[in-house]
Amino acid sequence: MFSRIARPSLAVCSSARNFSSSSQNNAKVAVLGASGGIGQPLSLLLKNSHRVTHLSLYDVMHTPGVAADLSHISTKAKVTGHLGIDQLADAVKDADLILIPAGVPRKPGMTRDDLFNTNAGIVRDLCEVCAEVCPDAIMGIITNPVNPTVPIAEEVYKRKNAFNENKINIFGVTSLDVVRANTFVAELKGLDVDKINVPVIGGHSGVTIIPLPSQATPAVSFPQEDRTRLTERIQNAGTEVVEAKAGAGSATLSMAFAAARFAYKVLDALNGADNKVECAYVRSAKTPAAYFATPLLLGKNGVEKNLGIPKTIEYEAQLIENAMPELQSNIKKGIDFMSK
Ligand SMILES: NC(=O)C1=CN([C@@H]2O[C@H](COP(=O)(O)OP(=O)(O)OC[C@H]3O[C@@H](n4cnc5c(N)ncnc54)[C@H](O)[C@@H]3O)[C@@H](O)[C@H]2O)C=CC1
Ligand SMILES: O=C([O-])CC(=O)C(=O)O
Repeated sequence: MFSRIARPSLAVCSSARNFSSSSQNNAKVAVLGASGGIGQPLSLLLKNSHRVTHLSLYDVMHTPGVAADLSHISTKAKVTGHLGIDQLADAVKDADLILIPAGVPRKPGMTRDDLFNTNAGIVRDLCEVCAEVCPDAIMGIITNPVNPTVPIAEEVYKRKNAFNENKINIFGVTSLDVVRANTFVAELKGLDVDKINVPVIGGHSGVTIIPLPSQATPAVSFPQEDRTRLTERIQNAGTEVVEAKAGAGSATLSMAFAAARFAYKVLDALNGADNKVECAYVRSAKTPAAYFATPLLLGKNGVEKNLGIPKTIEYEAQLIENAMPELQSNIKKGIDFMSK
C-alpha cells in the first residue's frame, strides 16, 4: 500500500519542478494536514481556483483517497497525494505556497495553549523538511496555538541555515479573525459584507485578538457597550464554535474559507498584483512583541511592506497594551521549546 502510493507521487513531483514560478496561473500549493477538517475543504477551494496548477496534499493518513476524490474535479490543478514523512519532501518540493493545518484541534474546556504539547512538535517536524527543501516558499501556519507555532517555524529555519533576516515568508494565518469581524460588523450595521474590511491585529488567542472596528472601511461607529460586546465576540468566536461542535472539533469550514482568502491574496501578489493587503501574524519590528499581526502589503517575496499598527481609539490602544504580556509569553514559549 505504502510503496504503491510513493511511486506516483515521486513521478508527478519530478515534473512538478516546472510548476514552480511566480505566476498565479502556474503555482504549486502544498497543504500539510490535507485530510483533516480544515485540510479537506481548503483543498477543495484551492482545487477550484484558477491560480493553482499543482495541488499537493500531504498528511499522515487518507491522502490517497482525498487526492483521488479531488482529482476528478474538472478544474486545471493537478492533484498529488503524499502519505507519511518519507513523502513530505516530494510534497513540498518546488512549492510556491505551503499551508499547514496539521495538528489536533480543541475540545470544549480547552484553550489553544493546551494544544501546544502536541502541535509544537508537529509544526517543528514539518518545518524541518520545508527548510531543507523549499526555504523560499511562502508558508501559512494555521496550526494552533499560532502565537508560538510561528516563532517555532522561524527557529527551525534558523537552525537549518534557511532563515533570511531580510525576508518574511512565514505567516501565521489570522484571516479567520478578519472574516469574523467583517461578518459580525456587517450583521450589526446592515452592511454588504463583501464591501466591509475590519482590521484585526495582535495574535490569535483570547485577548491577543485585537479587532479595530474604529478603522473599518466603510467607517462604522458604535456606542462603547456595543463595541465591547463586539470585541469580546470576535475574541471568543473560536470557543463559540468549539462549544457548538460539542467535542467534534473546532472551526473547519470558516477556517478553510479564511485560509483560501489568504492563499488567493498571496498567489495574486506572487503574480505581481498590486495592493494585496492582508492582516497576518509575522515577525515584526513594529511592536514590543517580536511577532504581531498587522496589515501587510504582500509581494513576490512574502511581506513587501509591514503597514504597522493602524490608528486606534483609546479603547483599542488599551486592548493592545493588555495583550502584550500574554503574547510575549506565548512567543517565549515557542522559542524556549526550540532551545531545549
Ligand atoms: N489559525 C486559525 O485561525 C485556526 C486554526 N485551527 C487549528 O488548525 C489545526 C487543525 O484543525 P482541524 O483540521 O480541525 O483538525 P483535524 O484533526 O480535523 O485535522 C488535522 C489533520 O492533521 C493531520 N496531522 C496530524 N499530525 C500530522 C503530521 N505530523 N503531519 C501531517 N499531518 C498531520 C491529521 O492526520 C489530520 O488529518 C488545529 O490545530 C486547530 O486548532 C483551527 C481553526 C482556526
Ligand atoms: O478556537 C479554536 O480552537 C480554533 C481557532 O483558532 C478559531 O476558530 O479561531
